[in-house]
Amino acid sequence: MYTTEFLDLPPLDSADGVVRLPGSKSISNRVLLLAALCEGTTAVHDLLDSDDTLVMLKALEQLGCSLSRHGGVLRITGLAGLPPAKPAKLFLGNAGTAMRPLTAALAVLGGEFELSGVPRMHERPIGDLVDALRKLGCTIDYLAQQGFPPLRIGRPQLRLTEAIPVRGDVSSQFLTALLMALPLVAQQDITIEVEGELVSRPYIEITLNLLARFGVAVRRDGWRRFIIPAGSRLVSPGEVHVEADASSASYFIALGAIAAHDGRVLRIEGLGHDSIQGDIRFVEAAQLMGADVRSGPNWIEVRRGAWPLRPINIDCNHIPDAAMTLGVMALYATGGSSVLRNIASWRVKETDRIAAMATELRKLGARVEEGADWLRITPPDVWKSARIGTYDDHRMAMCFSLAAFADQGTTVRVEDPKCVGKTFPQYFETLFTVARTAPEHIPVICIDGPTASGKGTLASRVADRLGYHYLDSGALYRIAALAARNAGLELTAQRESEIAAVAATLPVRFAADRVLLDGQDVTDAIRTEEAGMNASRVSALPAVRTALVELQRGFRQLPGLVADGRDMGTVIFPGAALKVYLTASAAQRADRRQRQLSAKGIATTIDVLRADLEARDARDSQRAVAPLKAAQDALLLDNSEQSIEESVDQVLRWWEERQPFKDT
Ligand SMILES: Nc1ncnc2c1ncn2[C@@H]1O[C@H](COP(=O)(O)OP(=O)(O)O)[C@@H](O)[C@H]1O
Ligand SMILES: Nc1ccn([C@@H]2O[C@H](COP(=O)(O)OP(=O)(O)O)[C@@H](O)[C@H]2O)c(=O)n1
Repeated sequence: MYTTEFLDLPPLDSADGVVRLPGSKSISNRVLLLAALCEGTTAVHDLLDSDDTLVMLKALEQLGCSLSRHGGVLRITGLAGLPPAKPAKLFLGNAGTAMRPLTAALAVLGGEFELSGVPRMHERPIGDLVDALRKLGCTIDYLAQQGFPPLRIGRPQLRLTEAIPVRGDVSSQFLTALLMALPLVAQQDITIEVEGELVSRPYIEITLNLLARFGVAVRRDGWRRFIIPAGSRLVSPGEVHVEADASSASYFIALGAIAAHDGRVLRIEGLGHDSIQGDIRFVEAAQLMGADVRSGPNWIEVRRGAWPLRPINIDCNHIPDAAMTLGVMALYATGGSSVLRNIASWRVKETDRIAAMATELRKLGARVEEGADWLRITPPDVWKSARIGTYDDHRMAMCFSLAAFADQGTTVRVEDPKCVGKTFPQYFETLFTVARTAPEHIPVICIDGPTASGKGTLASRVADRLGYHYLDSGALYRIAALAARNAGLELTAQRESEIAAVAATLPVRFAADRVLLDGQDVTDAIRTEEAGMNASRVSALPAVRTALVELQRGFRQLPGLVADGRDMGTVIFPGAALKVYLTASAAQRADRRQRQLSAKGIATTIDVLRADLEARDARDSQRAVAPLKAAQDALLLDNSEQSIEESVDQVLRWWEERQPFKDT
């Protein structure tokens, strides 16, 4: 997951390949709660691993459920319909799918509980659910503002003979919460009556479907009246497989429609046309806009069909979450405006999504009108690069990533990318496995300079701050020298072609912080001063340098690269948007190297080190090919008097000056 302050998506061109999506959030949290309440042990496969499921799991553990994980399978032994034995204070983050159903279940079971969340959760209404629960005899108090969490729950005196009214026009989660809780106390038929038009019906279908799997067959009369039959009991089905999240699939369905062009296909695995999730119907909306979709029982393939996309005017009640994706697809639907209707529930989600979508779409150049429960979007005449605010809302981050495919070449900065952790922590990594763009569009920052100037330290920290890949090109020369020595070669010009052949087929792998050569960990072996000297020797051989060119360029991958070495800016990435030539005085460098070595327990003297590094500087600067020198367009940074953080901030300021976000 990207935990950077922001993530810049450079202009992207196309998409193809296969994605496997994480499990559905709605199914995961419902299954967890039902498994926790029922009799028996449930093995849950393919559970979503995300912020929202994590808070649910923690809460269930606090309530006394026993949980264990083996491989990818979670086993939960339920409370068998009994109230939790101990009082508990539950923190539920911003997970509506945990707050609402747990409130209902704990309120009917009774005990001493407090339920709270992040500040935004305390702004999300829960009054209609609390009203319904109070009418049937539950004890619930508001601990802060009336109508909103945090809540305190006590012991109920249940009155279940009369029909229980619940409002359906704010959030379907209130009804879901009652439907999952009331089988715990169904000594007689219990009737729930929905007031107002029920929104987000597909989510109620998921609830009913899962209740059926846990042994409870709810009867219903249209969408107004639901009856939980007397004698209902929640019983574990033994095994449950969570299907992939259909709302998460919407980003990739849209991606296929926008970017799988010229024979490319985007294939989504883990769900298909027999999905129980309502958001699967996003497929129909995408088709109306032009997507070419084929599907099977657990796969979907999408290609670009009509292009540009066609504007759409649609009632989104049946796909409340996935419909946000249509808002970004609308940017590509020229020849009119798209209208998304019946989206009032967006106002009470992770953020006010109507306002948020309108604000952010405008930044990209779209014209947007908003009403109480609708949005009208007219695509940009001229696209603008933009910093997209994400409002701690995973769906904002995910759907706006699709704006990077405009053929006018826009850079999209997604602020706070870790908000995708709510449902899809690996979203951007997954996107980058299928998104394609020309290498020259992938940003590169080059940091060249003499030994011990701090290139590696600076480059890796800049890479961390931007979420970019990091290429330590010196390591490749160090590894090439080591591999040549292992092959019994003298590191001399006479052996140039043999050393180059070794370098051309280096079986090297970078795994986390380790470097593997032919499966062997050589991380420490390549860091000795001798290895540095040997690297300097082989790096003077032109054939060796040529042999390593493609390997180095191969590191230029989405979302970007920071590369350090001697010739990154002059030879390997001459078109890089930012080149820094990093220096420090020889005295400083010798001092730094000595500290670095002594931290590893290697004793040397400053004089020897300084002589060594000056010899290395001389060889690196005087060699015929790719000598150490600043690229003409490099910015000089002498960090002799700077701290590491100061150098990092300086480079990031230079990088920022090059970004096209002036007016957003
Ligand atoms: N600006 C700086 N101020 C002080 N020490 C630094 C600075 N930059 C790097 N160092 C230290 O100098 C040592 C050498 O840095 P390194 O990144 O390995 O250099 P290079 O990759 O250029 O050989 C490291 O121990 C690092 O912590
Ligand atoms: N792009 C590069 C990187 C390193 N090198 C060579 O490889 C040697 C080791 O590089 P390094 O970056 O690991 O060395 P230090 O700067 O850490 O001492 C350098 O002395 C250079 O001779 C190079 O020629 N070109």
